[in-house]
Amino acid sequence: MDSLSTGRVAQTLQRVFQEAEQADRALMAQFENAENLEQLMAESVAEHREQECRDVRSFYHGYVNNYLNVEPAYGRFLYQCARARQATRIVEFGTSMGVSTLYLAAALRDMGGGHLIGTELEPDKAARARANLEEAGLADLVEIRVGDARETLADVGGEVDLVLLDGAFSLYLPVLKLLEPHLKSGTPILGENAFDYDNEYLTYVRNPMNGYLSQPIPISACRGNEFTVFTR
Ligand SMILES: C[S@@+](CC[C@H](N)C(=O)[O-])C[C@H]1O[C@@H](n2cnc3c(N)ncnc32)[C@H](O)[C@@H]1O
Repeated sequence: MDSLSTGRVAQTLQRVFQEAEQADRALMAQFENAENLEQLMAESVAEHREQECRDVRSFYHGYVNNYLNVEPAYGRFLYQCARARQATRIVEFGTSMGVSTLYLAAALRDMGGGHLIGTELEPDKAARARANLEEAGLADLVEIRVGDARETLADVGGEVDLVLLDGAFSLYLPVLKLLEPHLKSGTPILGENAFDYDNEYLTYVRNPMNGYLSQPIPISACRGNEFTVFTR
């Protein structure tokens, strides 16, 4: 049995998905039933990246009440990856209210323990993520570092056997480079919102000369999900 299906984790996930649906409904509405979805996505990703690059803190502060969370199918995939990898040390860039964190920490719990380092710019979001983890009984497995990942992840204290990149779109490559010395051979790197529009992160991880094997995956496909394995 896995803890996603019954008990505290399952109950917490059910509640947070209900809250997330309400909190993010208006944000998501613009993409629903859009006739020219591909063009709309390309334009909105470009605009998003431009605004992030101008001032990442104030840009994300505008989303302080939004979950911006992974979908259930992708969450289950995170859990499966952590289990398949038998991960004990996980790093997550972009924690928000901790939905992806719940899935990854549940995998650690179901394998007997481990340590997850998450990081989040917004203190209020980090506090809500902690409360969600407490409710699910997973808080002892997770450390959430508040601040900019380029600083908070500068020292991850050892080897890392799974990485989730789900923060500012424009920072995936710098954050990966920061973590690179700590990756073990075979480490999966999951990029959520790694949209294939002029993306220097994808150019890097899709070049086997850099020591990665990478391709998009069809889980929550319109959200730009890239699955990468460190092959050095
Ligand atoms: C897409 S959301 C993460 C969703 C989360 N993984 C989940 O499934 O619930 C992205 C989050 O990354 C945070 N973020 C953006 N840039 C960051 C940075 N440079 N350092 C730390 N957190 C950052 C934002 O504040 C936002 O809450």
